[in-house]
Amino acid sequence: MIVSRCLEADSIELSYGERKILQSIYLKIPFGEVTAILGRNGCGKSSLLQIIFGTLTPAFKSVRWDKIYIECPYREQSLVRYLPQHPLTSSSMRVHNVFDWYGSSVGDTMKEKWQGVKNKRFGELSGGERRFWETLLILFSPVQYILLDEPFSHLSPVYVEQLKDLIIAQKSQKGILITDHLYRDVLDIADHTYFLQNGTTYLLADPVQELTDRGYIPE
Ligand SMILES: Nc1ncnc2c1ncn2[C@@H]1O[C@H](COP(=O)(O)OP(=O)(O)OP(=O)(O)O)[C@@H](O)[C@H]1O
Repeated sequence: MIVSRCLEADSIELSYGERKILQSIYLKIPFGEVTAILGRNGCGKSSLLQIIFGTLTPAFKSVRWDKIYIECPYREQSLVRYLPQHPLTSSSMRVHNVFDWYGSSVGDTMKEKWQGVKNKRFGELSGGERRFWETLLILFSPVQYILLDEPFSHLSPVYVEQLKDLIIAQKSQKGILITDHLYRDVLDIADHTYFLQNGTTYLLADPVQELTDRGYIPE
């Protein structure tokens, strides 16, 4: 039997107190493709990414790597890394030290920018610059799957475009899951798009039309 390479998540039940957040989820992150998840503020996207990564434990979950159940994905060697919404790095750390520690290498395409930033401390960068380099830290990690939670936040348009190009360039070597409210930019690079609503994921066949119909984007 040929098993296509992917991370999958389903059978997830997450509640905070009486409030059900996730209950009928199916999400597949194929290797070599960009998968997007969109949804309104507070619908549970970050929670879902943390569950897939393994740092948030819901009442029930099934996360599978090439069909094999894994309890704690972030502990599997070279499997998955996650960019959270909040700053990832310590302000006092120098950029190149953190990249070395993660085993991340930006390669030749970013050589000039890298020379300018590598000796700085993360705390010396602007909010957008820090977000950009933290995203690259994860994107260029030597792992199979990448989960990106709002990588475009704080980025100016030129950085957004550059990051989109880098994500597309990296996808031949990884499976990438992205969520961000800059939905046009997300749709530009996504091979598949899910919408999360009322705790349930919907795979969209016609994203712009369905996102409009579901009230996520204005008519
Ligand atoms: N530790 C917590 N305790 C209680 N409620 C929480 C906790 N963490 C998240 N929530 C609630 O769960 C819901 C889902 O949060 P989550 O951050 O996953 O949403 P999101 O879709 O990522 O939102 P956004 O697009 O605004 O980032 C929100 O209503 C949030 O208030």
